[in-house]
Amino acid sequence: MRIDVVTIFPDYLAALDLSLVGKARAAGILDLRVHDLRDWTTDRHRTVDDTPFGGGAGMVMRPDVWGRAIDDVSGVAGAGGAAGDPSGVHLVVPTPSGETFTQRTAEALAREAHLVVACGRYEGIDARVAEHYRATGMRVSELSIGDYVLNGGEVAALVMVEAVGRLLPGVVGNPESLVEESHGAAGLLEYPVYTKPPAWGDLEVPDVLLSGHHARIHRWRRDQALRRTAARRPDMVRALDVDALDRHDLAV
Ligand SMILES: COC(=O)c1ccnc(N)c1
Repeated sequence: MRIDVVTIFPDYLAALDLSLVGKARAAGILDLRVHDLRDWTTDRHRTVDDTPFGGGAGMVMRPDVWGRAIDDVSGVAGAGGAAGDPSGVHLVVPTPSGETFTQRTAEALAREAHLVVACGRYEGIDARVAEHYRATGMRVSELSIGDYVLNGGEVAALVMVEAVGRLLPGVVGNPESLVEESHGAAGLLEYPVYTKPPAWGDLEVPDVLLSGHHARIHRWRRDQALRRTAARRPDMVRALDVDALDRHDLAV
């Protein structure tokens, strides 16, 4: 998979050189490229924004600068050769006004061949950018990582690239661990986990986990996951696909 991230703060994305995503890049599983939007400006001051039409506070990012950048990194511009096929690219725009980015979104994006992430700043990106690329046949997703506002899309891009990158085959050591984690295939929050020492002060590890009885351990973990989900995320319980849960249980 290739991911191009365009931002006016490329250094913000340096964290993606670390940990799992860093290993995925080194292994050639993830081709991640970070670009400075100002490389596509044409004026001496490398201007990327201007005042909003209709008035209001703050500044809006210009469509012409973003258009040149996205055309280039998506391959639509056809650098020197034939113009690329926009339907092979998925444009992701992190924004507080977007659809909620969830584990399901991450799973869908992890199946894409090429993502372009446009990190907006200020009051956002001119609305014609998303409109233009949708009209070319490019898939465009305006996505929010939660109900709060950030100063720019870069932090959201870090979240999304990590959530997507870790799902790529070969990135996480044991793919089975992806099934039982929170928001995984079971649709539950993960059960509580324990490790050595068996006794820590007056707190002990639940006996069932020391029993070596795998069926009982599995049932206990499933029960704990259901209880935790019901307590913390009743919305997830309502959406639970019990048949899929049973199928998962029976498969394990
Ligand atoms: C500027 O971008 C944001 O403030 C943002 C992006 C994605 N999700 C959010 N909740 C906020």
